[in-house]
Amino acid sequence: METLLERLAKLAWCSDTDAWLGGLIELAAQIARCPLAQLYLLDATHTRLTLSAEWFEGVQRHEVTSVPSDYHDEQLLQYCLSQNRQLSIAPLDASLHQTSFLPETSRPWHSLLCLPLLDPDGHAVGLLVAASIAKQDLAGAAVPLSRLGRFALGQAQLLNRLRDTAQPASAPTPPLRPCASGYGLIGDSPRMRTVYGLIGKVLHNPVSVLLTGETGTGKELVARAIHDCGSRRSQAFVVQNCAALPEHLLESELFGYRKGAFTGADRDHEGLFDAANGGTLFLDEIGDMPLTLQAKLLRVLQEGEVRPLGSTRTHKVDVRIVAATHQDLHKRVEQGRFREDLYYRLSIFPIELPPLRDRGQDILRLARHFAEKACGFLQRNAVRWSDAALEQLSGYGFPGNVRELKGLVERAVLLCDGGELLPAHFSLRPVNDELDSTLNLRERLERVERNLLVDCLRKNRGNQSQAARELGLPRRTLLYRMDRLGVNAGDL
Ligand SMILES: Nc1ncnc2c1ncn2[C@@H]1O[C@H](COP(=O)(O)OP(=O)(O)OP(=O)(O)O)[C@@H](O)[C@H]1O
Repeated sequence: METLLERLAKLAWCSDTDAWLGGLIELAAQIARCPLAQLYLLDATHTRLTLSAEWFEGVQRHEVTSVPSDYHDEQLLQYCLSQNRQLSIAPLDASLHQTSFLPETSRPWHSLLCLPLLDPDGHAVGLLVAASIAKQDLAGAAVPLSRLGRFALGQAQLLNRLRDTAQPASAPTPPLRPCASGYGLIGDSPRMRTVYGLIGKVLHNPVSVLLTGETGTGKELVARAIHDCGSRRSQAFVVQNCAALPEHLLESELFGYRKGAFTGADRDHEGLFDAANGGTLFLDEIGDMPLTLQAKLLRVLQEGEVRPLGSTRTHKVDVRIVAATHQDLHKRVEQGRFREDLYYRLSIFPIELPPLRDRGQDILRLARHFAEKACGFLQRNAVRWSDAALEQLSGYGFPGNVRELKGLVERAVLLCDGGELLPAHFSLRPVNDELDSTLNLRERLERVERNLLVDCLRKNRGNQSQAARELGLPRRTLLYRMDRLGVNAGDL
C-alpha cells in the first residue's frame, strides 16, 4: 500500500500523457507481480488499437505498434474488446492461443490476464494486459488492475484536454470543402460532416460497418460511397435486403446451394457472399435477419468461411460487410431477437445517419439539388424557388427523411408550370397527427397506416410485390388497403 501511494504521489506531478501511462503500466506490472504489463488504447473511431504503453522486464516503451481493432490474428485481444469480457488463461497453449502481441522470450509465456477498460458509459476503450512466464493465477489481480486502468484513462484524458487548451491558436482551420467532399452525398451540416469524417476512416480498412438511422436517411447511399471510394471499388458491390425474403430463401441467396440440397435445386447456385468476393456485401435491414442465419453470418465474419446449403465443405471468401438498420439493435439484443456476439462484431464501427430534420440548411441544399436533377431529367429549364416554398420546407419535419424530400421535390417540379416552385406545389402532411384534433381515432389510425404504406412503397420504388412482402401482407391485401386509403401513383 505504501509503495503504491508513494508512486501515485510521484505520478500526480506528471504533466505528460506518455510518462503518466508509462508510470501506471509499471505500477500495473507490480500489482500483478508480472514481468509484463501492456496498455492498449482504441482510437476515437474504434478502428485501430494501439499498444500505448508497455512495461517489460524493467523497461518502458510507448506507442510501439498499432493494428486494426477488427483484426483476425489476435483473437484474444479481439475477444476481450468486442465481448467486453476479461480473460484469465493459465497455462497458455501456443497451439491453441495466438499470442504474437506478447514480446518474445526464451521461455514460453504461461499465464495471461487481459482486461477491457471501460469509459464512464461502460464502453470498452482499451485493454490492460498482464502476463507471466511463471505459473500464476492472475484472476485475483483483475479488480485492482481494472480500477487502476480506469484511473489511468481518466487522468490521461484530463492531461490531453489540458494540453489541447494550452496549445497556441494554430493556423486557421481550412475552409470547409463544398458538397463534393461528402463522397457524392449532398450536405454540409455539422452532423453530416461527422458522417464524412467517419466514412473517411473506414475507406481503406476492411472493418465491418453498421449504418444506423431512420428510414430514408441515406444508409444505402453511404454503403455505396464506402465501396465506391474505397480500395474495393473495382470489385462487386452486392445488396441484399434481409427483410425482403423468407428465411430459407434468404439463406440460399446469401450462402448459395449445391444441386439436390432441396426440392427444385437442380444445379449448383452461387450465393451472394461468393458474388461479392473481393468486394462489399451490403446487408440492409440486418435487424430482421432470422436468428439461425445470424449464426451463419457470424461464422463468415469470424472465419471468413461460407458453407452452401447441401454442402459438407466450407470455402473461404473475402467480403467486406456493411450492414444497415433503422431499428435499435441493442434493444433487439435485449429482447433476444438479435445475437449479442453478432451485434458486437457488427457494431465495431457504427455510423449514425442523422434525421433530415436535424441537418439545418442541408434541407434546402438537397431540395435545390433534387429540383436541378428533376429538371435535367425532364429536359426543361431550371425552376426558381419562391421564399415561401423554401420556408415551408425548412419548417417541415420530414418523417420519411431525404427520400420523402426527394419525392416531394420531384412531384413539385412536375406540377410546376410557371417556372417558380410555390408552397401549393408541395403537399406536406402534418408531422404530428395528434395535433389534428378534428380526426377521430379510426381516422388517425388510417392516416398512420396510409403514411406507412406510402413510405414502404416509395422505399421499394413503387414495387407492390416487394412492399407487400416487406409488410408481411398478401399483395391483394396491400392493393385493397391502398384502394381504401386512397394511395395512388401520384403519392409515390
Ligand atoms: N445526402 C444525400 N444526398 C443525396 N441524396 C440522398 C442523400 N441521402 C439520401 N439520399 C437519397 O434519398 C433516397 C433514400 O436514400 P437511401 O435509400 O440510401 O436511404 P436508407 O436510409 O437506406 O433508407 P431505408 O432505411 O428505408 O432503406 C435515395 O434516393 C438517395 O439517393
